[in-house]
Amino acid sequence: MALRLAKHWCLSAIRSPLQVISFPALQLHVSGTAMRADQKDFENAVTRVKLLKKDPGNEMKLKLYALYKQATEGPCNVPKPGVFNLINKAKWDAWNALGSLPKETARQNYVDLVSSLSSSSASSSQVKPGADKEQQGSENLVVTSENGITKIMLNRPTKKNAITTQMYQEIILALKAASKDDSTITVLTGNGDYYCSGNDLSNFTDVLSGEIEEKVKSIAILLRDFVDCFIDFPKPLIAVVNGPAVGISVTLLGLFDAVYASDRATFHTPFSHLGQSPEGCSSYIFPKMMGPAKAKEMLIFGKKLTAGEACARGLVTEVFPDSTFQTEVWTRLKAYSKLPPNAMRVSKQIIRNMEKEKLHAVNAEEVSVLQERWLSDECINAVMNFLSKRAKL
Ligand SMILES: CCCCCC/C=C/C(=O)SCCNC(=O)CCNC(=O)[C@H](O)C(C)(C)COP(=O)(O)OP(=O)(O)OC[C@H]1O[C@@H](n2cnc3c(N)ncnc32)[C@H](O)[C@@H]1OP(=O)(O)O
Repeated sequence: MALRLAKHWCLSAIRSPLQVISFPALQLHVSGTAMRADQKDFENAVTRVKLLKKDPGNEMKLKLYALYKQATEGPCNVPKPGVFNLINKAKWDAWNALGSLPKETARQNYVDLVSSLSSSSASSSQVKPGADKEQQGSENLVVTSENGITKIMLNRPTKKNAITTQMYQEIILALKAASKDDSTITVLTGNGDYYCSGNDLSNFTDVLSGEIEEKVKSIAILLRDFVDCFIDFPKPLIAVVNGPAVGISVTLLGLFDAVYASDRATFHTPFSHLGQSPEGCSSYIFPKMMGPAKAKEMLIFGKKLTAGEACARGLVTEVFPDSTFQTEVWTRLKAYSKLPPNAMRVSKQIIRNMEKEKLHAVNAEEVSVLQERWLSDECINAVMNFLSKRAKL
């Protein structure tokens, strides 16, 4: 079975130097070996490692691996791999060399090491607090802050703004920065004719043989962290849906405070077609929002909605003609950005706090179900069909 899966998933896998020793997997939430709340810095460091622009080299990756294992599992207690198992033996040696270093010290050392690496390979999408018309970000994610509005724009129009793993990480950082900057409201939008075509299905192709489960686990943790950021985002968060939206870009809308859509936009969650299941807390929010019958039509049967239908179901706040969409929406947003920021935050908080715990639990459950789905034949075949251009939605 494992071999068969490896064959499926490895179509485009190329063993790059970065992949020879994979970065420590983010096993915090999944394995439950570490308490989330106590380890924020550590978790952030684990996320930042994935964002390093430059390959830090195998020696550094071994150090990171060893500290990660020590911090999460304690001293090395697994059998030494055989001499011919070179990579695993090198990893084992690095971990074992840490002896009885306490978990807390390993955690701190890990955070320090990542900080030193990050300063020379700074993350791209952070907006400095107080920046006016500051523009940063990678090519695929453009973050600007102007007139009290931080705008996070998906910028991969040739790929319909499909979200790569790098973009998930950048959006997390952009949201964290926006939650602390001096803007009043935050906007997510897309560049080009699409708002977003959802998860980039090639996110699943760089899995190395023998490491499928680890890779799937790390994608699951990334997804969970990503959705957590939307649940916890403290300021008004507005989606400016400039065109069709697919998959996760639709489900997440339930966590926004306002959703403005062009009449060209459509809303499509083809999870069953893809052998997958709902995420973004939609399994909980959609039935509450539009009633179970309508929610199931979208989430189980993949019915694509027009903007008008999505508005009637409560998923969209207001629909605008495409010809005046940008002007009308941005005029509205500029006015909202001048409202007293603290009052808006407090109002959001009081509404969100009623549900926050539940939303985090739903997120965790959805991700855990998805993790199994990603290893299913149904999902593997659907993704392979898309990537080999045999299928489209
Ligand atoms: C850490 C995260 C974990 C995952 C979380 C779970 C998330 C789930 C989802 O989001 S499920 C939804 C996934 N999305 C899709 O299945 C959409 C797939 N795309 C399509 O069906 C079509 O491309 C389309 C209907 C969106 C647009 O069709 P069309 O107008 O005919 O354009 P093209 O198909 O020619 O697309 C142009 C170009 O973009 C590439 N592309 C589009 N969407 C994706 C995508 N989601 N992933 C990867 N690539 C995508 C498409 O292949 C074309 O590329 P090319 O020009 O051929 O190189």
